[in-house]
Amino acid sequence: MAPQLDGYFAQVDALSDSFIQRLREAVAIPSISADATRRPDVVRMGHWLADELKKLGASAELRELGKQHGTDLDLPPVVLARYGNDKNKRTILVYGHYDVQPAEKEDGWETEPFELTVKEDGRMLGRGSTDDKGPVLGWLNAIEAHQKAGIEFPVNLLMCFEGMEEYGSDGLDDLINAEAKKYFADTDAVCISDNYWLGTERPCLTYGLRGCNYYNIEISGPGADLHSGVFGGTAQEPMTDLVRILGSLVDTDGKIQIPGIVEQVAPVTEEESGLYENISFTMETLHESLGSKTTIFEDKKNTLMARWRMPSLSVHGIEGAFSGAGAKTVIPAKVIGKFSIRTVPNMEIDKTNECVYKYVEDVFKKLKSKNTMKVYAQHCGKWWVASPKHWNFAAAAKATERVWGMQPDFTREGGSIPVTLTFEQATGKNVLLLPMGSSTDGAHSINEKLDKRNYIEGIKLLGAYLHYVAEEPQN
Ligand SMILES: NCC(=O)N[C@@H](Cc1c[nH]cn1)C(=O)O
Ligand SMILES: [Zn+2]
Ligand SMILES: [Zn+2]
Repeated sequence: MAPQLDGYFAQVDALSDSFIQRLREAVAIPSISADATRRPDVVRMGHWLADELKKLGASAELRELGKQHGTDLDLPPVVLARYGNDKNKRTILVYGHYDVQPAEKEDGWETEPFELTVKEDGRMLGRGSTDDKGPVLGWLNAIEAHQKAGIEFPVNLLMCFEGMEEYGSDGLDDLINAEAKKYFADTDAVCISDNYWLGTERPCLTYGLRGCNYYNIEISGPGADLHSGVFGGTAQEPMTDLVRILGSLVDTDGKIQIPGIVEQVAPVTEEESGLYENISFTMETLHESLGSKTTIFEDKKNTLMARWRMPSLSVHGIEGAFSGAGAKTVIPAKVIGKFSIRTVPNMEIDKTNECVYKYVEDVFKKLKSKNTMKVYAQHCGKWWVASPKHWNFAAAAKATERVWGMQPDFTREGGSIPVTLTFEQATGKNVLLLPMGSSTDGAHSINEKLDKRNYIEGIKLLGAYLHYVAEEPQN
């Protein structure tokens, strides 16, 4: 089946250096969506991507989304593109994001984060290499390899690449809903490459994601930052209140202390309970990707359940607090604590927010502080779980066997891609997550990397998937 794939694979190998060069150019643009001062770079990245697509003969356009929620800042454009318009072919809509998480060399990177550095062992270090510039470019590279090999592209490809995913996909839901019956009208299935294998050797296909509710707790009191020698012991300190609230949210074993959260979680069915043992995942691989053995659970089943089907609460940071090296004797006047809850079936966004607000307000009240406290959700995205019993997944499984020589695991993901559910509901079509990178890639962390092997074989995988999609019978 898919007889032209050998020629395509050989062309991908022949073009591998230029594909790495394309990734190098993309990584060099610091398109950090969470940092307002980097917004021009995010916009530049969107333009660069649209230009690359046009050079490949795709029709590409930049769609403006208006202002960022609650600010005067323009959102970066969404890149919408189409390659092929043949009524006799299936149409696959692919989504990815061209923005990245923040990164500074001083955070502990061994290389410059915005310079792609290819190591002898095949690691390609750079912010966005695996999340999500490598996978996004995978689609462009698949187009180019088909062209250079003289192989007909097997499907029509619709592309939607956004620049705000790492900041809650502000504005994208509205665009997807507005274009569902227009730009995306002939979509037959959706594919997203923006997550990771569970380990380093076995590929996977993913049919579930957790959602994410992201919160701020703002506490203020003094009119300005104060000298702790002059005012310490005389003024109530916002930071003291904040750390006491943050410290009350979750215990050492990850147990969320907010009433009403775990109560919403769907019970484990017998069928689900049996799924975990067959997944290729070991605690050793987890320790490797974690960089330590400080896991909450000692066994695979509880660990996978904690990642896939249980909520978790993480404390991320404090804006306004002293965080540098040395010893600054300051009392911060206003601090903003940041934490998030990863949500799972059957949790509801509004109900979860209500529980969080009530709990934080109650804890603050008990502190009897004279400071002012405000708690609010910064962005919320819903969880998603789909059926992998669909021709979209069958095609991806065949492509995985052809490229990697093994059957994929069927997994859920602990992370979030806020618009996945929106694509499913707006188009009414099956959505598949087809990851390129592996568990040790360190997305969002220092030394983020994509292995050269995963990039090149991943490009083959994306192309092979499209060929099997073209052959797969209707469900
Ligand atoms: N690769 C997907 C990813 O990293 N998603 C982010 C999205 C996000 C940001 N805020 C809430 N969700 C993630 O953290 O999971
Ligand atoms: Zn991502
Ligand atoms: Zn990410």
